[in-house]
This record gives sequence, C-alpha cells and structure tokens, in this order.
Amino acid sequence: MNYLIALVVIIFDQWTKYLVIENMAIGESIPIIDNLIYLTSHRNPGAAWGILAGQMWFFYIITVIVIGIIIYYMETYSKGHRLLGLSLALVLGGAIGNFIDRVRFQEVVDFVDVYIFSYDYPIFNVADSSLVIGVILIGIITLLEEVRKDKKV
Ligand SMILES: CCC[C@@H]1OC(=O)[C@@H](C)C[C@H](C)CCCCC(=O)CCC[C@@H](CC)/C=C/C=C(\COC)CC[C@@H](O)[C@@H](O)C[C@H](O)CNC1=O
Repeated sequence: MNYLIALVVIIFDQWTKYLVIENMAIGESIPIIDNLIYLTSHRNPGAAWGILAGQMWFFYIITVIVIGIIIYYMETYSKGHRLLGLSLALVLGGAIGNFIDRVRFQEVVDFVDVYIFSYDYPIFNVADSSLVIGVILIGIITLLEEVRKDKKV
C-alpha cells in the first residue's frame, strides 16, 4: 500500500515536470497569485538552494542510501504504523522523483515559486514538497513516541 503512495507521488511529480518542460521556456514565469505564488520554469543542478551543483555522483549515492534506509524502515517499523508508513512513502516518492530527473537530465526541474513575506523562497517541485512533508511528519511521529515513552516511565 505504501509503495502505491510513493508511486502516485512519483507519477504526479514526473507529470507536472513534463508539463513544465513541454509548455514553458526556462526562466518563464506565470503568476498564479500576484506577489505570492508563481509558476517559474527553473532547473537546479544541485540540492536545496542549489548546493553542491553538478555533484551528480554524490546525489546518486546519497539518494540510493536514502531509498535503502526508507525501504528498510518501511519493512521493519511501519508495519501497523499507518502514519509512519505514509510519511516514509512520501519521502521515498520524493527522493525517486528527483533521482529520475538527475539521471535523465543531470539537473532537477523546479517550478513552484513562492514569495514568503517578500522573500523569494527557492523554486521547488512536487518531489521536494513530498520530501519535506514526509520528513516533518517523521519528526512529529518520533517526537510523539518520545513523549509517550516518557509518560510511561
Ligand atoms: C527537499 C530536499 C531537497 C531535495 O533533496 C533530494 O532530492 C534528496 C532526496 C537527495 C539530496 C541529494 C540529499 C538531500 C540534501 C539535503 C538538503 O538539500 C537539505 C534540505 C533541507 C530542507 C529542510 C526540510 C530544505 C528544503 C528546501 C527546499 C524545498 O522546499 C520545499 C528548496 C528546494 C529547491 O532548492 C529545489 O531547487 C531543490 C531541487 O528541486 C532538488 N531537490 C533536492 O535536492
């Protein structure tokens, strides 16, 4: 079931990136909500904020490690823990989504351009969103488990 969620994330990520590649020139920006959300066709050869641009082998290795860890946790800890399974699936889908871009183009397609209090947040994509939501959810679950353990003591 969780692998299905990851697959849906990957398909939605790749479909949105395909639409951006097919319909927008790089650098082209379409306002969705003025001063808030824009669709901007962007490419990033690096990770968040463009760090380590071009270091594809590093990204391949890190991503394969991330995918390995996620699958291990999905097979061991997420049995019977639905929210953890969902969170891991979101991270898995996001990691694979960007991995596909890196293998195909040696860069990642980004298009979600938001301005948070007039700060132009780095342009990201569906895979990034899925990764960040998954990571945050795992953090919350881990925190709640700790609190529950402390209460039992
Ligand atoms: C989301 C992780 C980035 C994603 O990692 C991946 O692929 C993983 C699976 C593989 C990486 C090689 C390893 C992770 C490096 C860690 C990292 O980077 C620190 C992240 C912190 C995080 C706090 C939680 C910020 C988040 C930022 C952004 C996303 O905000 C929604 C801005 C995204 C834009 O800079 C956009 O251009 C990025 C481009 O799409 C390529 N994306 C990646 O490299």
